[in-house]
Amino acid sequence: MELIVRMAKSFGEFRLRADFTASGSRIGIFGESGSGKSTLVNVLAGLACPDSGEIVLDGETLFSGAARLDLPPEKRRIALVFQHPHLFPHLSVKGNLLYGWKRCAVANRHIHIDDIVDVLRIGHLLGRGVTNLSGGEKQRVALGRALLSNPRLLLMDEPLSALDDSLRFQIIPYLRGACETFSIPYLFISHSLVEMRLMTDRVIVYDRGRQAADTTPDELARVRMGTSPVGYINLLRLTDPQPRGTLFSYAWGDSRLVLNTPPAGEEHLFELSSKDMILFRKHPEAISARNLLRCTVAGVFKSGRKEGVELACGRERLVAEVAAEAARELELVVGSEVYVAIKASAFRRLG
Ligand SMILES: Nc1ncnc2c1ncn2[C@@H]1O[C@H](COP(=O)(O)OP(=O)(O)OP(=O)(O)O)[C@@H](O)[C@H]1O
Repeated sequence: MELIVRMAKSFGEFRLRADFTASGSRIGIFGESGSGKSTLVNVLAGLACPDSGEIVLDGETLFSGAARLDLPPEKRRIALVFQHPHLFPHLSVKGNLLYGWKRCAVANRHIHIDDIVDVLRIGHLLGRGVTNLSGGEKQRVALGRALLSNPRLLLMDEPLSALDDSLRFQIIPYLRGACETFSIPYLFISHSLVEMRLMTDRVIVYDRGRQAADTTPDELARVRMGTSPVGYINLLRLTDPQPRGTLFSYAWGDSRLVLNTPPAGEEHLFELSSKDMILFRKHPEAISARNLLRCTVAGVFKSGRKEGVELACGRERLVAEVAAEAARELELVVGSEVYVAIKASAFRRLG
């Protein structure tokens, strides 16, 4: 997929300027509320008309101010998934799923209902009406409907923000997996950095209508660490949960971590803030934290008034943060050895 966007759009005082070429398949659009993300989505989908510029998808011009061309939404082959599923209440799940498929040219029908049903695990819902589905089921049906329209590009505008945390992180593998399985490139819009890290490889950052950065989700998390109230969120995929007294031990790379969270479901995805780690130069004598890992400093970076410390713990990596004075006292240089202490209660389950 190659998407070229060079355009401007104003609403009164607000002016959105977009100038990027996206050639990957997992692109994020990140920004605070009111930064222009939804305006960009509407413009790409053909629901709003830019004031000037051009939009070209895979060599086809969708909009050109100079040529006075504005392809209508139904001719763009761009599908949308919104925060709220907007399913058709008078149609069954199957009717909803087939809505876009029936309107798609036969030559473009590469994805069929049976494929979608398997990947999104919604086979048991096909005959049901949509009003009584759970929030997560509705969003899976909305995603299925969008994919079955066999789009060239999928726009997902905050598709998870109406869901509670546990559902949010259950749905992410479906979103990612379905788009990967059917090779559908997407633009994923969100103001959640964690979602960005799980869903995208490249992020274009908007700030008050202006393109502020074009970066990777991990780099963005590092840059914002020093000013973010939650620091840098480490994402840990743990396996093999075992009870250990009143706590639980999970495998993490070559080590084991002790958490106070019992296992639930098959995935054990946890977050750990860079603020919730304490570094020691030498092995401490006795500590209350249930985890003490011996790590090597793999990198040190500045973020606001903090120093980020990238730690190699076996084959896994963690980012911790310390004040500049602490970094000096610890004599943090690449290759030095440190101990990191983490409380069992510091890990928060995501999925
Ligand atoms: N149709 C419209 N008419 C007038 N102003 C609009 C219109 N659509 C958006 N705006 C304004 O444009 C700005 C950007 O809005 P937009 O919805 O694109 O932001 P956003 O980044 O998606 O925000 P959020 O994360 O809160 O959804 C806001 O100031 C908004 O009030």
